[in-house]
Amino acid sequence: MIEFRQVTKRYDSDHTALRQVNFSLARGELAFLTGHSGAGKSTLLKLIMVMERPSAGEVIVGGQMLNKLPKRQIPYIRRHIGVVFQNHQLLFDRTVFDNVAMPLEVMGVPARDIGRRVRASLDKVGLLNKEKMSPLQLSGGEQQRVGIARAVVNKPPVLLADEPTGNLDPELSADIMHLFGQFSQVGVTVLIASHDIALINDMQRRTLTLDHGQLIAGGGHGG
Ligand SMILES: Nc1ncnc2c1ncn2[C@@H]1O[C@H](COP(=O)(O)OP(=O)(O)OP(=O)(O)O)[C@@H](O)[C@H]1O
Repeated sequence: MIEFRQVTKRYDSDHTALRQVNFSLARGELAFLTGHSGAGKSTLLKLIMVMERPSAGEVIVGGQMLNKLPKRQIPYIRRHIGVVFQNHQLLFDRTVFDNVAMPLEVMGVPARDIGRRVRASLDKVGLLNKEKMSPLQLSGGEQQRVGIARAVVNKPPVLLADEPTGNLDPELSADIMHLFGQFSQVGVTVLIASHDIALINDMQRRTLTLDHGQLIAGGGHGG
């Protein structure tokens, strides 16, 4: 579902953020992405989201080679990728329902389908009874789950998360991880960038480790 072939990313001539990175993630696989600050984790996620382009090598998502993708097709690719951020990026002047509905509205989904799909998504994260609330009335863990409901509302085959448990205590973090595990079980490919070594060790999943832009562990399939 996601494949990197000899991917190098240079932001400028003397700064290489990723060096010849190779790995592939299968459909329904869940993996962590870890490494020190500045190791290249966000850069790797941005290449998958086509927010950045590689300097060399190939990035392939869902069978599409992203390198040569014309600009006008980028929004189409992004619809297939759900993204969860540490700080949720929720709109606090809208209800929980409206926050989750946003990607569907952008895509022009008919109103009658929006209600059904938003509620299905809120149900998956256990927040069906909070749809009318403002995110401000929710706890940090609940806000993060709203962010996850929004990321999966259009059923993307790929889910990326950048430090999704950064502000949460270990118990809430474990809940969030459990949710990601459920998505992978129904075929979503999930890649989670995290510094949280204790959590990663608990999960016992494949872990891609970056060190100064090089993939030093987890690149071999399943290893
Ligand atoms: N837009 C940019 N322009 C120039 N250099 C950049 C840019 N984005 C990232 N870098 C550099 O590339 C390297 C990798 O950064 P990246 O943000 O991918 O690391 P990271 O592993 O996500 O770090 P953190 O955990 O601190 O978020 C860093 O040295 C960073 O300074």
